[in-house]
Amino acid sequence: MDDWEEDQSPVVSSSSSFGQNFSGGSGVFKSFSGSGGQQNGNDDDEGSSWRKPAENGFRGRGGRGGSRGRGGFRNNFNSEEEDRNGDSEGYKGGEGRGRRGRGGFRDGGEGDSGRGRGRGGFRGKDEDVFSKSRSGFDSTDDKEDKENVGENAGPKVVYVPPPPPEEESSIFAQFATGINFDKYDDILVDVSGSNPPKAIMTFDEAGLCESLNKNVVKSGYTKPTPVQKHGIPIISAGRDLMACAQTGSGKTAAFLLPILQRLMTDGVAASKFSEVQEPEAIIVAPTRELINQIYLEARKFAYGTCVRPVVVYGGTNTGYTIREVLKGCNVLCGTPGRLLDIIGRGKVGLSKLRYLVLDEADRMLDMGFEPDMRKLVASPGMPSKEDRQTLLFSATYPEDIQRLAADFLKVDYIFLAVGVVGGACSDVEQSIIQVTQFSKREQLLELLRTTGNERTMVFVGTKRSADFIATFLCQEKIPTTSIHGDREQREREKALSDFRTGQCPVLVATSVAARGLDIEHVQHVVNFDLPSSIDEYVHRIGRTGRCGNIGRAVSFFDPEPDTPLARSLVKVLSGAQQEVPKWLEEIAFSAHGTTGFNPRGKVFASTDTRRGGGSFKTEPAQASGPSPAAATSASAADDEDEWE
Ligand SMILES: Nc1ncnc2c1ncn2[C@@H]1O[C@H](COP(=O)(O)OP(=O)(O)OP(=O)(O)O)[C@@H](O)[C@H]1O
Repeated sequence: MDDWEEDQSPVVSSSSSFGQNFSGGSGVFKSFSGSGGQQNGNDDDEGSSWRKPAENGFRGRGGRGGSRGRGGFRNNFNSEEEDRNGDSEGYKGGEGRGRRGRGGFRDGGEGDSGRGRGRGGFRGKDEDVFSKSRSGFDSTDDKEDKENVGENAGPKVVYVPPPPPEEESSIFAQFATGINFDKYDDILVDVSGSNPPKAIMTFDEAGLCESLNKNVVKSGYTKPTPVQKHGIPIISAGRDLMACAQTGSGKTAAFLLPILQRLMTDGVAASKFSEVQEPEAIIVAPTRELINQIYLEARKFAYGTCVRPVVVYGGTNTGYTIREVLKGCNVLCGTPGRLLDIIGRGKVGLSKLRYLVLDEADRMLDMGFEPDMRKLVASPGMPSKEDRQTLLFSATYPEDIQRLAADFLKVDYIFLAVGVVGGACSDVEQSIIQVTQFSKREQLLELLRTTGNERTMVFVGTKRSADFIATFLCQEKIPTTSIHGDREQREREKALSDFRTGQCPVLVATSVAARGLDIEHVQHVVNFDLPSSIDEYVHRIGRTGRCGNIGRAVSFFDPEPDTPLARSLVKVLSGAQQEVPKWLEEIAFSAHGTTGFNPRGKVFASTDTRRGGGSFKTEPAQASGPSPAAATSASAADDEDEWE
């Protein structure tokens, strides 16, 4: 078993009566109540608070097995000797017998970046960032997912999530559009592929049936966003689609509405009595919270109709999941591991499947998830790509992933690019602050003191950093909660809920919360640790500035680990018309020399890869305004070079 696999201890949420569990391999560590520490909001109901992490702050109970060895914690809050890869001993002590011997948990406080720089390759023992991921995304979720559902996967997961809201007011709770919502209409749209259907301008033109239309109105949608204007008719026309549109611009409804419309037109009805459910649509997303959010959207749009969406994801009780599926299922939303498990158990058949949707498609097809996606499309009964409609959505599409995605799509799929592929949302004001590792914590504090109760997501590089920073902020009387892959599912959901309601206005998160999450009123994103990939950065800052609202993203740039990101950061900043600090340009310049580096020059050449000398011929049938690709075709080769 790989190191990282060992790190994924099962998430068990049955009986813990304490708050934050640190389950990093060597048993489960409790954080005990501390003296005078700010109660951690997400653990309120558990009667636990954060322990003051000074001195020997965290004390664990050792534990058995696991990978991290000697349980217990010793906290090296300010140690300068810490290993940036998280290999040295920080939290330690106890007597665990983990394979890694004496490592124990290490939390280096400010000294802990815990974030190796390479793409791929194991990045440190406690790395949150999944080693196999090209995107630097935390894929631990689904690993946990799989481990939890296996027959011999350790303690049984008994967590049953609370039922979704039944009152209409909650189901249709709206995310208010912001002042820049109408500016979406000015974004350049590029549609490539043969004979793309004509875009719609209004929801009326989408030809939605009455109940669906009613639900769209109740959701507060008055006009479609560009990805919906183009995506809905493309999907309704039965075409495969690879769609790229900026974060927060309504991709979810772009695929849900035409799918639900088709299912309603055809009058599907899920049978409650069947031992095997045969959904017409499967939607896959990389994290539990995101798939649950998509499910809630599907449920909202399908409200009062015969179409029944169901969600399945890891960290929850399998029996419960199966019972939910067997109540009837037309639209099955799932994380890959749990989905494959349910299919493997014969509870879900695929013979009626018409739609396969990969949300965060570039993530679903990168090295972390690609094998699962291949397994999914090779599952018994899965219609071939010619006999199903496959829809891929994301805000970022590295070109290699685009090429790979073609394996899942019909040859004549349509590529839809709203704005710059991989570009950041221009409603997010981005600033980059040069820091040293040891000043980050104080700077974060200062920042959060100026933002007051405004909702802020703080992204860090590792799970233990997330715990550590959350603890620190709680002690500083800033109500904070945290979400990461080592927290129990119940805790993760509670953390998100506390953040959504504003009970805890600060959420410290690993990359597990970087993609897709749509939380109203998030005004700030802080990259306490910058991610290793620029796509990850784009997704993280996209948690704010959604749906035409304005947001702010502040990133701490520590030249030591972050220099490799400088160049693409400059590109993203200038692509979103943001100010580029001189020092950052200089770092980018000196890091890569002068060849081909034109930081202020347009543009992201990443667009439909079929244009790049392949067999595909561009048919600019529907470019609203000049296409980003066409606009820069002369410099495309140069620009391509500028991508990492
Ligand atoms: N036409 C519309 N009118 C009003 N609000 C909308 C419309 N379309 C979507 N929204 C709202 O905008 C928000 C963002 O939508 P969504 O989560 O689908 O974005 P996304 O493009 O998938 O973002 P990400 O790339 O981060 O996953 C949601 O709250 C959604 O309900």
